[in-house]
Amino acid sequence: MFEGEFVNDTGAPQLSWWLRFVNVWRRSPRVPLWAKDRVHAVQAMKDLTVAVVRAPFRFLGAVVRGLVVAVRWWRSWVTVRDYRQAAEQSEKLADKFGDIRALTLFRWKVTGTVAAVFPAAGLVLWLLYGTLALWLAGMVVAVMLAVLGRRKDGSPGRRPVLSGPRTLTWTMDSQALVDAFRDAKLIGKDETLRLVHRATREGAGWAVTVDLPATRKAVDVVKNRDALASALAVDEVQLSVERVRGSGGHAGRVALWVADEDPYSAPSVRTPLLAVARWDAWRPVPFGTDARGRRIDLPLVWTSVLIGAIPRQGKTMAERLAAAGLILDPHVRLYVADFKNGKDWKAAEQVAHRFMAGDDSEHVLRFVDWLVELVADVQARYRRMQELDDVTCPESKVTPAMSRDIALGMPITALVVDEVQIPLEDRTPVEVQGKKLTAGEYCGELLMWLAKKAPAAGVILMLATQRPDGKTIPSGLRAVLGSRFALRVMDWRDSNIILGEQMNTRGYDSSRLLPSHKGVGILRPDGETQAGADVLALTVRTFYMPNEDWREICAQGRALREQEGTLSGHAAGQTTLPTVDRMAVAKAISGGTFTDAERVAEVELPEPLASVVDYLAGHDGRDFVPTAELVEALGVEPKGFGLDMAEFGCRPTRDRVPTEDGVKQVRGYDVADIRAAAERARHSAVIDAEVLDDDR
Ligand SMILES: Nc1ncnc2c1ncn2[C@@H]1O[C@H](COP(=O)(O)OP(=O)(O)OP(=O)(O)O)[C@@H](O)[C@H]1O
Repeated sequence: MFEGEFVNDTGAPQLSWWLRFVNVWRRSPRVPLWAKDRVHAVQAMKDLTVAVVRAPFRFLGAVVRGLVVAVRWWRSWVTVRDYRQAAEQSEKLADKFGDIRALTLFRWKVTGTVAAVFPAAGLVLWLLYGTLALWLAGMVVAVMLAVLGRRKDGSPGRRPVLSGPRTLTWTMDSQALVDAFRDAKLIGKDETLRLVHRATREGAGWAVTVDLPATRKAVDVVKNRDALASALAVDEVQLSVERVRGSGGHAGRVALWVADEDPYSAPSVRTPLLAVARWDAWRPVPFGTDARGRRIDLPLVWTSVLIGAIPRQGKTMAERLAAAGLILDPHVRLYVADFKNGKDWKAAEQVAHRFMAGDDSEHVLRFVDWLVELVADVQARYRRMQELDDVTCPESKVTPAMSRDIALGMPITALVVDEVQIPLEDRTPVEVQGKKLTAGEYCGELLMWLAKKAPAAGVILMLATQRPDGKTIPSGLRAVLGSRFALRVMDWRDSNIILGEQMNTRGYDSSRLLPSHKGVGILRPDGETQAGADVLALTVRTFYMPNEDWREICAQGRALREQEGTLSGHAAGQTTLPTVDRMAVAKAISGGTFTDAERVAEVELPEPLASVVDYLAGHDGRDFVPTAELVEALGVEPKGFGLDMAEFGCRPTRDRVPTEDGVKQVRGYDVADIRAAAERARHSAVIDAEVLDDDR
């Protein structure tokens, strides 16, 4: 029971009648959108002007169509077509031939009479009332023809076969948009859309928000963006489709934006970091722009990043952009390993705590030492965090204040690796705790451990690779890298390896990006971006940061570190690595994630998830599986099965599937959801096992 009393809040200002009127006006569903805000009012004015300018042409078009319709009707009437067809069908044409001929003759006579009467009537009008009467009569006939020829659904012969370019007709005529959705099979023949607002100009394109009919899902529109782009006659890079989420949105609300031209044909924007003297690593770093030109920032702290692409697509540029934000924060410590061994990272040498460029075994072994050093650092951070009071360190996570406190020694530390496949594929033998393995395997295990445990302790991994295949980047490592950025790759499998399982079936496939679109990729962020916290992934074009800008940023980073007294390691002229307890590190790794990949793969899934996954393994290439099919195949009780699946986070949805009685809408599960649930279950089983190990 709550106890309390109402307090008459006399202090609150009373709303004036005007404000109240404005509130009611804005909220009323009866007041049209154009009367509520300026953008829509301006758009409505533009639409009206266009409509007025087009009106004479549309009228003329309607009159011509009316004339065609009238002439067609007259021809079928004068040739007695209906009677003739009926006779043909009943195979009595020969019997009726005489009748038809007589009727045709009669109708020709009527036509001749009318043809004679009309000019005569015109002549009489002209003689009696002058040319004005003739004009008026002509107008009446024209209006009648225009009414006859107006565009109407279902009027055969009224739609011109060649309707001209389809592009952008939908901005004028919402019916064209509905037709496009129907053509793309996103809505049914009898279904229609509700326009949340009319097409409005936004940036260099047109935006419109629509509500799909009940039971249709916005995610399906996102997934089938290509079909919609084709129906709207635009290139798919010009079409951006987003689900509207949050309080103003729902599962069936879609925001479309169609660019006037390829949004990536214009030159890239230069990084805004050039204009700032300093950046705070805790703030998401300016990374690029989306198709509409909105800035997209990438949150970096407490996460790790994987960037993948085929060569020359802008990987290094993307990685340098993320690193630039960290360089401009003097409290950030940087480890830069450039296995590409080019000029790209050279400037970072002046700010990096550890720096190396090269691709030999010697470099790989040095990299292993760095990783060992970082693992030891992370362990020491966790130990020290336990000793800190709750005000300084409320949970086992580094806070902004802690990361800037030089005495605590827990600065945000970023390990930036370009061409990470080189150390991961290295076959130099190393011995760890008496066990022989390759340097590549050891790197994989150390990186996996770091990706899992280090972000909370303030250590970020930023890995870029040219070869995003499953063999090079162990799946256990990929699974724990929070943010992914996939530039163009060769096929959808590689794209899925970077972005996550089944992402292509959800409409995110970076192999479909164009080779000319350098720096354009699909970003799957870990955390909130400008596009909203719930956005799964978005296409981003990275900012442009040529070498001179990069050098300028690095020089600024050095100046800031000198000012703050945070220059250390390689940049401060030290070259030796501090000694670390290798044994302790090796032990930590083997106790924790030494064989994580195998452990994850070996985990036995709980029922009924295990049977469902087994069943799906035999039915590859499906996006959706009906509940009834699963219930029958597994021989389970439907209600209990639904409850069990819900416990794993799998909620049933509806989709259309072909059945014996035609296409039907049935309940079932998205295969992507089931796979994600299986992955979650496996990882949580491994983590539970680790916690048990740690407790022992
Ligand atoms: N956002 C961008 N806008 C315009 N051009 C870009 C952008 N990003 C990268 N580029 C151009 O793409 C080319 C390749 O870039 P980058 O060197 O970063 O690619 P990479 O994938 O790292 O290549 P490699 O595989 O050789 O390491 C460069 O010429 C760069 O100027």
